[in-house]
Amino acid sequence: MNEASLKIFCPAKINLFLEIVSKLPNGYHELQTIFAKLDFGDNILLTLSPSDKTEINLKITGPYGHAITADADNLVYKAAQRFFEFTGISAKCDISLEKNIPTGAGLGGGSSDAGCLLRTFCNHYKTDFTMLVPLAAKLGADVALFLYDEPVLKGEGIGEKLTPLKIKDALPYVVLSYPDTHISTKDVFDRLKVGSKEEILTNLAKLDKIIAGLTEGSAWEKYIYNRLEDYVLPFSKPVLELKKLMQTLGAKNIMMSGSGSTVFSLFDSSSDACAFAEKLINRGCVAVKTQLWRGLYNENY
Ligand SMILES: C[C@](O)(CO)[C@H](O)COP(=O)(O)OP(=O)(O)OC[C@H]1O[C@@H](n2ccc(N)nc2=O)[C@H](O)[C@@H]1O
Ligand SMILES: Nc1ncnc2c1ncn2[C@@H]1O[C@H](COP(=O)(O)OP(=O)(O)OP(=O)(O)O)[C@@H](O)[C@H]1O
Repeated sequence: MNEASLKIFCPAKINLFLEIVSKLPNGYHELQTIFAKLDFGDNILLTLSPSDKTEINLKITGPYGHAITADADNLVYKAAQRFFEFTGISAKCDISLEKNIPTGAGLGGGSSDAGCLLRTFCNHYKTDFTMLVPLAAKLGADVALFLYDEPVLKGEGIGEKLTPLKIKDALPYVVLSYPDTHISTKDVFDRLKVGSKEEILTNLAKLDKIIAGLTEGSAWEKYIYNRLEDYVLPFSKPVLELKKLMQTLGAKNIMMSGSGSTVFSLFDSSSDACAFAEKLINRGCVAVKTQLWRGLYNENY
């Protein structure tokens, strides 16, 4: 194979719904979630050159590049290393990562970088991506999500059992606000107590309504839910205050993403979303106006 230079967009994700249904013997939690990828994300420039020996070089730039190190602990480095080990392929692999997604923000940034890189390797080396799902889930519960091209997926298991949803109508605009605080996913799960059967069933009815809305074209935004808010808001003043400020400033459909710390709000119109992001910025907050990602190959868009 000749040298190839590939540009990879690595979208951030938000969870439109997240309920924890049980604790597994290995300490991980079984969940039910809806992942939605965003038009906002990191960028990778990948150069692959033929070589008898695998060599991985990683360089990081971008506004949140300072938060992570370009060493063998980086999820991108690990993903590349495990792919070459798993497939027996060897190559010289130069990766330049532009980090726009804040880390520890519940936006799945590291998972997206790793998953999108793995997906690109699969396309380039003609490897079936479904074979990489277990390898991806070992790197992180959310990595497998990014092996899929589809923009909105239902996630089960620890997040690695994925069902793409066929979206009927236009998807909403999103304002993300990051309270400049890092939340440890592990700490949140360590605090968590799984809800009662009744509570879980009541919440799963919301999941059904969101799926019906997304796939049949009815309103679903008011059903968004995240169980992990109960284990972050009382413990993190910046996240709690940000959510309250967003309410005070008049946004609707506001929710924390994943294990935090980002809080998002959904809007029907682009101009309303822009105006709300501006209000937050005027209050000194970090805010980004984006939209749910329409995906690469989705015929609906
Ligand atoms: C909460 C979510 O953001 C929802 O999208 C994800 O499930 C988190 O996924 P992630 O960041 O890729 O998580 P990992 O890096 O695999 O796990 C971090 C820690 O979170 C806990 N963890 C994570 C996922 C899960 N389903 N159950 C867990 O208990 C485990 O203690 C684990 O040590
Ligand atoms: N390429 C990478 N990008 C971001 N974080 C990375 C990367 N590689 C390793 N990490 C480490 O992974 C941890 C989680 O980062 P990430 O930004 O994915 O969290 P998150 O958005 O809270 O994830 P999730 O939504 O999946 O819980 C950070 O503490 C960071 O040090």
